[in-house]
Amino acid sequence: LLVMHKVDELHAHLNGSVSFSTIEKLVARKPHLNIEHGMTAIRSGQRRTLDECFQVFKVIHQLVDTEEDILMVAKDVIREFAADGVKYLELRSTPRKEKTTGMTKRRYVETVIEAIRQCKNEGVDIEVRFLVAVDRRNGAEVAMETVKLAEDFMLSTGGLVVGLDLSGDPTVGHGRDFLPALQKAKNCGLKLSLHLSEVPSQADESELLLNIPPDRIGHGTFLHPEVGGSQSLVDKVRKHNTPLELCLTSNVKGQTVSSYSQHHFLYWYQMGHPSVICTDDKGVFCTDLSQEYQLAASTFNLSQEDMWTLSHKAIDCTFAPDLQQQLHQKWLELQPTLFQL
Ligand SMILES: CNc1ncnc2c1ncn2[C@@H]1O[C@H](COP(=O)(O)O)[C@@H](O)[C@H]1O
Ligand SMILES: [Zn+2]
Repeated sequence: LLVMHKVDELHAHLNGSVSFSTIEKLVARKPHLNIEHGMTAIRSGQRRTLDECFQVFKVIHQLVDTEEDILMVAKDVIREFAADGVKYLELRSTPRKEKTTGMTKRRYVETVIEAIRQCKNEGVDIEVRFLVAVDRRNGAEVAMETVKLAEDFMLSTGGLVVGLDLSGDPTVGHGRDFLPALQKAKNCGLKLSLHLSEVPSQADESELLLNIPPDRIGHGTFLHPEVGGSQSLVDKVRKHNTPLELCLTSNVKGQTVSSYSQHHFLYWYQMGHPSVICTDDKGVFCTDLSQEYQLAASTFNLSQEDMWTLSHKAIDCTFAPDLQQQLHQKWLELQPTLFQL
């Protein structure tokens, strides 16, 4: 196995990234829920419909419903990305309120921030930034509240909160309902990463959302004309040079892409468009960033050098311009270790 040269992970949902060992600790805390590991992850060779994937998140959310849980989960996830060699991580998560445990959305975000700070103090070798996520299922009003929350935290955390994510079941709701909230987020300086055309037949919605325009696109599986998107969508993405966050295992296991070789990575990569390899939900889809790099390399016959270049270009796509120089330096320092293989 080659050591894959990766520096940053830009698309990772906190509760989708919970590893097997952390799930075990959570299950031990809540034996009454009777949750087994098969309910929280999709193993190799297995596939689920995207709909079934969203059922998996519901199970994980039952397991992660107190501040203590969030703190443990966030710290474990950060340590795991660091152990995989990731130097810069953008985590995203949907603030949740839990009546039964007294957790509020504000405490939720504060706890994730606390986890980031604790990891830093403990010397974990990774820089972490946070994107506050809007779940489409919760509608426009909650989206607007979430933007206010994100703005407050952007100002109070000294730049640890860098952006806003739009995610959740793509078949629920319509992007037009979120335009005012997204526009407000952009105007107050939050970077936008939007899940776009993750499922077919969303060309109208994608058209609207691309007009904002977002700073990055999650998936974009069905943007190009060959899969039911349109040239006009592609032109918009290219005009703004908007990077795509591409998650191979997630799309194949969630069955929106029929096989690895059919993944739209190739379409955008061949065009020279900024494309960043990401995990999406490393826990649920049983993967890590090294494995995703490995998959891209083997599926599309990319050389070690191609992969270096890919990981190098990803640095320019982060939402932390203040760290880019430092990350370029890390990338250069990592390079010689690969020649020893
Ligand atoms: C598989 N493709 C996907 N498409 C859209 N949204 C997804 C997703 N994977 C994860 N999420 C979003 O992330 C939440 C879990 O993490 P957090 O509780 O926020 O940390 C899910 O509930 C969903 O809203
Ligand atoms: Zn995602």
